[in-house]
Amino acid sequence: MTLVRKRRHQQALRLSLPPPPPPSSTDDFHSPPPQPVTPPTSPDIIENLSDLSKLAVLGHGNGGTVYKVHHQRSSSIYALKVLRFNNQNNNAAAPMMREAEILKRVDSQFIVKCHAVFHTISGGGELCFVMEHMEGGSLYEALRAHERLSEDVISRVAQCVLKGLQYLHGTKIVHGDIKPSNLLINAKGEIKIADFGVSWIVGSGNVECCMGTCAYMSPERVDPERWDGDDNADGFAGDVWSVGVVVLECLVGHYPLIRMGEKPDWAALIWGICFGERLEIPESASPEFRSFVRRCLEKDWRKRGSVEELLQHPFVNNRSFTTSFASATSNNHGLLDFAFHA
Ligand SMILES: Nc1ncnc2c1ncn2[C@@H]1O[C@H](COP(=O)(O)OP(=O)(O)OP(=O)(O)O)[C@@H](O)[C@H]1O
Repeated sequence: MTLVRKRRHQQALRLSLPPPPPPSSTDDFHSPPPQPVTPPTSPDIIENLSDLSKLAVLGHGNGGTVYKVHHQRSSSIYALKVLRFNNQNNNAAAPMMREAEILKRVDSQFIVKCHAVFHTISGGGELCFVMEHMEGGSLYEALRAHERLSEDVISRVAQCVLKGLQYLHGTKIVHGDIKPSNLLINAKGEIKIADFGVSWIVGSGNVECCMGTCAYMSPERVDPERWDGDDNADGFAGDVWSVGVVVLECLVGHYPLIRMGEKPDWAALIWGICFGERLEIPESASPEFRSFVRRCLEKDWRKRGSVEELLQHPFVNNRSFTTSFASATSNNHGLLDFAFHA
């Protein structure tokens, strides 16, 4: 079996970055004025990184840290994701440049908004993404705090994520790393997709070394030889698979493709993704939930449900909620609030 760590259908995009400013300081926020890489796409214009003051650390990811920051001119709060790379190493910088390029393209209510990107030379090189602050943290944190979510709430999570994917796939972007820690929640309880660190644009054609989170990867990404993922799969179906894993995880309260108590090693993971036939779906799950998860977790990507199909699925469409989405979110009782208080 070949474990694929290479992105085979993507091209390293050339980002029209200005030349890096001359070195003079090591202070992140007081180095020579970094140049904005992307113009802000919202009325919130952030012209200088030095206008942002760090308030707290929101989290850490691979290669970077996310800070809660205050923008002095607008008195607004943002999340600042700082990715460090070695300026001499173009290979290390390429995925981050691609993330900036992709963020420049996207604008949807189901995607965490990026207001500006700055390139600095601090610490050998940094890309700083000024993001919409998602006050509720990630779905990962919500699951750790509450373990399981109700089907009503999972349905809404699925709907938001699918709508985000509908937008992304419509612009030929594969997210490539849908997982609970990349689904963020705002103060209204809305779920949005974040983190385009391993995303790619279909048809851009270059070979690029890149990897998402294996646990949420589809069979055709983990084992392309067996599942004909090498030449034909476009990646969109892989995002749908990841939605299925997330949805099932929300109901059972743990990573669902490995049995409870089973040693979560690499072999178990690969077995669960590529060969495991039995899905652990609780007896109490509704027929709609079962059917939805099965359409997402169809191992053969050609037979898997598409985003369009799943948006019409009874689990997310025309579901009779005990509370409507609008009323659940209208008074600041967002969809997760609704889940926990239902
Ligand atoms: N816009 C945001 N608003 C609020 N919190 C955020 C925001 N973006 C990220 N975070 C927090 O910071 C954490 C780290 O985010 P980051 O995107 O760097 O990495 P990750 O997705 O958790 O991990 P990985 O790098 O492995 O994908 C997130 O899990 C989340 O808790």
